[in-house]
Amino acid sequence: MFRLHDVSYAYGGSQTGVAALSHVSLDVAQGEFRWLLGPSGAGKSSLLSILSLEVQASSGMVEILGVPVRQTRRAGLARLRRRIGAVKQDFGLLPDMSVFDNVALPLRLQHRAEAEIAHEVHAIMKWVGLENRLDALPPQLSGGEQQRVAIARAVIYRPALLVADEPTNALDERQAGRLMRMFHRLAELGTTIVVATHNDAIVAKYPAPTIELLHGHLVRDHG
Ligand SMILES: Nc1ncnc2c1ncn2[C@@H]1O[C@H](COP(=O)(O)OP(=O)(O)OP(=O)(O)O)[C@@H](O)[C@H]1O
Repeated sequence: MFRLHDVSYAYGGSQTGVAALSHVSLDVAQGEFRWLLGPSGAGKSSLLSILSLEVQASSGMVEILGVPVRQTRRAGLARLRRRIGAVKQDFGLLPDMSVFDNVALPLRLQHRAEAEIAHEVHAIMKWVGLENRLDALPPQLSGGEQQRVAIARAVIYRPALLVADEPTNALDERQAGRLMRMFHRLAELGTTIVVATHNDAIVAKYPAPTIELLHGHLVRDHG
C-alpha cells in the first residue's frame, strides 16, 4: 500500500525548480494494480521515483508500506527500499556485471544462500525466456531482452510494492501479455503494482483502475 497526501515535487528545489508534481493525493491498498497514465512530461516518472524512494517529495506526506518516509531515518529507508521493486525506463542494469549477477543482486542484498540464489535466478530467467543469456553483459542484449532482465530483477524477491515505467515498450505483444499475467499473479499474491505506460492497446486489453496525471496534477483516480 501507499498513501500520498498533498505531495508536490520540483526538480531543482521547490522555490525555483521545475514543478513536476503538484498537490497529488492518492491512497492505494495492498495488492492493488494501477495503470499510471498521462502525456509525456505529465509527471509519471517523477511519481514513480517518489514511490521507489529515489527522490523525496518537496512537500506533502508520503507513506509507503506503512512507513512514513519523511520521519524515517536512512537505515529504515534502506530496509524499505529492499521491499520495493522498480523497472526503470532506461532499465538501470549494471553494464559490467553479467545478466546472472544483475538479477541475483537483490537476493544477495538479502544475504540469501548462493545455491538458493542460483535456483531463483534460473527459474525467473527461464520464465522471461532468457535462461541461455545468463553469462552475457547487458550491453550485448537487445532492448527487449534488457527490459526482460530488468523485470526479472525487479520481481525476483516478490517485492511488496512494484513500480514499472513503460515496462512493455521494448516487448512484443506476446511478451507484453505474459508480463501482464505475471503482474496479475503478483497482485493476487499481495504486491501493490503501479505501471506507467503510453501503450493504449495494452491498457484497453487489460482494464484496471487508473491514475492519470496532467501537467503534474492528478486528473483521474479510479480506485
Ligand atoms: N531531471 C530533471 N530535471 C529537471 N526537470 C525534469 C527532470 N526530469 C523531468 N523533469 C521535468 O518534470 C516534468 C515531469 O517529467 P516526468 O519525467 O515525470 O514526466 P513523464 O510523465 O514521466 O514523461 P514521459 O512519459 O515522457 O516519461 C516535466 O516537465 C519534465 O520536463
